Amino acid sequence: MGRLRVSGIREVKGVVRVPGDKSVSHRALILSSLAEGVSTISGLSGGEDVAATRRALVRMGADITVDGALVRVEGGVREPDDVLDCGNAGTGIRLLAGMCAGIDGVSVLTGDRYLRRRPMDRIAVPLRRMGAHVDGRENGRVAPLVVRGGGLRGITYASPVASAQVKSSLLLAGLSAQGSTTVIEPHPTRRHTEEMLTAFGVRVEVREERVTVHPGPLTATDVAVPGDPSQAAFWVVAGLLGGEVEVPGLYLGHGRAGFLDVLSRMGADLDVDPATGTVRARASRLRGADLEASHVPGVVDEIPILAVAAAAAEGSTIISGAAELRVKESDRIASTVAMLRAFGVAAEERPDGMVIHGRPAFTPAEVDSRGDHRIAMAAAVAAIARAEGDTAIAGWEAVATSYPGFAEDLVGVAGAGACAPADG
Ligand SMILES: O=C(O)C1=C[C@@H](OP(=O)(O)O)[C@@H](O)[C@H](O)C1
Ligand SMILES: C=C(OP(=O)(O)O)C(=O)O
Repeated sequence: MGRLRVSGIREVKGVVRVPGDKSVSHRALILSSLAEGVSTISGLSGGEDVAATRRALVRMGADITVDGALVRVEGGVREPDDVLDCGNAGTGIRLLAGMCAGIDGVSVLTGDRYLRRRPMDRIAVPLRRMGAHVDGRENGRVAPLVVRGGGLRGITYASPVASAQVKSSLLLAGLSAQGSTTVIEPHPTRRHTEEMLTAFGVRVEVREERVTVHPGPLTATDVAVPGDPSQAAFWVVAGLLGGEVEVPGLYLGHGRAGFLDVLSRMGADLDVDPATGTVRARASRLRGADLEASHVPGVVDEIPILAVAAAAAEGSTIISGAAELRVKESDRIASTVAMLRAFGVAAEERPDGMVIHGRPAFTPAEVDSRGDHRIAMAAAVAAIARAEGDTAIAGWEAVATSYPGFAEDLVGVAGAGACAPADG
């Protein structure tokens, strides 16, 4: 489907079960492929990004079968027999490149036209320091990447970017290195790799923004993937803007619940039950709240939808220290500002963020996702909750990378006719 028509304004009410966490899903497939024995994974994300990682691991020799809702993985990986196509997934290519650096032989990793623009030097530089040969277009800066792996040594690396993908890439390479590998981050990022490595029997030490992995074998285990908080954020904001929404079963651990803190600062009426990972959101009068560099890793994927909340809030919001957004699926500073402006919202780009001036109502819009799933979904929420009339979202197919059932879920909470494929 190319374009989605969304008709607002509608109340958004009900319970939404979001897909399995995308970050956890990539890691569950990778670690179980590295492990000895058979692992099972329940609740795996059904998005294209995770499917691309699954196919890449099969190319490397992992035996992965899907049996209803359960995925069975028999570990064992070697040099892949063909190019690994990581699709649209930054997480997939960077984590797999780290894994390939630890494997004897040559791996070639590529992706779609959006992924082939994203910076890979952030992993190529430290992986080379560990002893891998990493090359790619533009002097190894962008994919396709060629990794000749094996014979690594552990290093201590202070990453210039706060990135869980960089950290995870090096930790995965470190699993087969001589000696331990330590990554130091400018700000702490999500800890899924550390948590899951521990579950697979690997020794990992975590101290604030410093993580050390000790090489060793992985033991197969069973992983239950929790709901994805980054997907829940769309429904939570939809509920806050007009309705009442409950999202159960979420991962609300380290580095992933930051959007709830930001929304609370904005005056959101939220109930959070950490025991069940359930978040309830009720219609609220929001006010603008600024975001700075130290907040960004905790909300990095939620900024487009937080920007929609800010656009509907009283007063202005300044987001700074968020230059990383420029190297996501799209330049998310430019694409978020363009999306808000299409709805008649006053917003300006800054080199490392944006300024958003809230307004009570939006005008219906023609939005282009720019190939970015999060821009498309954020626009759908803006349209349903605040724009009287029909909004058209071009490039809706991007949503399949992380949330193929989003449009169905929108109908589920906003009623029949809330959205439909549009011509053109
Ligand atoms: O490690 C991960 O699973 C992710 C880390 C983040 O990227 P960076 O680490 O590049 O910030 C995030 O944007 C991405 O969606 C998922
Ligand atoms: C940035 C994202 O993912 P990735 O980096 O894996 O492409 C995202 O899902 O918003």
